[in-house]
Amino acid sequence: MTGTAATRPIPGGGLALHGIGVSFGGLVALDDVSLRVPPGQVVGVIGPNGAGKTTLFNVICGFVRPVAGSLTLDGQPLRPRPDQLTRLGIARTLQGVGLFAGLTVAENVMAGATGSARAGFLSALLGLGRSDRDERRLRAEALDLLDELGIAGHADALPATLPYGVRKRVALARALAARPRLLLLDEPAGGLGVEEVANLGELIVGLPRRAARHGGAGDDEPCSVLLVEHHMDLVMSVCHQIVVLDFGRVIATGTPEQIRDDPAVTEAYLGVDDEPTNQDSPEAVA
Ligand SMILES: Nc1ncnc2c1ncn2[C@@H]1O[C@H](COP(=O)(O)OP(=O)(O)OP(=O)(O)O)[C@@H](O)[C@H]1O
Repeated sequence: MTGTAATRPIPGGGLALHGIGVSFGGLVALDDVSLRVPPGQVVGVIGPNGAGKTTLFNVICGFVRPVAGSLTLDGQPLRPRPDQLTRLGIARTLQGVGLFAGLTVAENVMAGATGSARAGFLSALLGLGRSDRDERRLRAEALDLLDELGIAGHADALPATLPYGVRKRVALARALAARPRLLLLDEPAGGLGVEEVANLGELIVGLPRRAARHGGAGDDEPCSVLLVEHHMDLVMSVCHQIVVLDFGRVIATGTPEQIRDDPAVTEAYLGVDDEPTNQDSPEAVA
């Protein structure tokens, strides 16, 4: 991975992408994409279908290796691997839910804290070097998180018995259990109703504050959030900054107000959709 003069590293803390390029065979999915997610900020990534949002998310998680550019975390080179994200203070929720079907809600959330527990929850499950004190602490923290997210009453339920919106919250609780300094949310509003999306918005706005209270991997550093999402109302209401992708390129970066008024953004959306819906159009936000 290399950086040209035009794509030199952006200074400052948090996560930064510098001139990222990804190709799938002859198809360029990301082209010279640079962005930064500063500590304590919620940064949204939007764009029409096929713009490269999921690919970008997969690069940050280490599922896709870029052919150009680089990543840094607090100015240090980052070569992400999915199995090492927790150690770096990065947690993610994926599209859909992805909970462990055989574990209760509380156990799912405890599993999210594995990387921060002295005797990991998985090793506890396997009976390896289990520490009762660690397990009690993990369970207490999991129950606190479930309480914060308003789903403590489901702690002992199996995921399959719960409504989709509750399962999405469990997935969020599991990600937060890792006490991340960077939380990656991949389409968290997918499949949710209007009221659930509004509640999710309130949750996301409070995430930087909440993670800081829990200490986070960066001690006093507030949590930052990268939100990849189609739901325009949600993105516009919770993000400090928005990055707009179209055909793998960044066509706009700015505050929600700047993005809403940017003709290039409107054109990108109108170019793929003659009748944009309230969820999909940047202009449709009150
Ligand atoms: N594994 C892959 N192999 C080949 N092409 C891929 C692969 N993953 C993505 N692409 C292509 O890369 C481009 C970007 O896809 P990506 O899924 O990142 O877009 P997106 O913005 O997330 O789209 P959507 O909003 O529909 O989820 C698309 O043209 C897609 O077909």
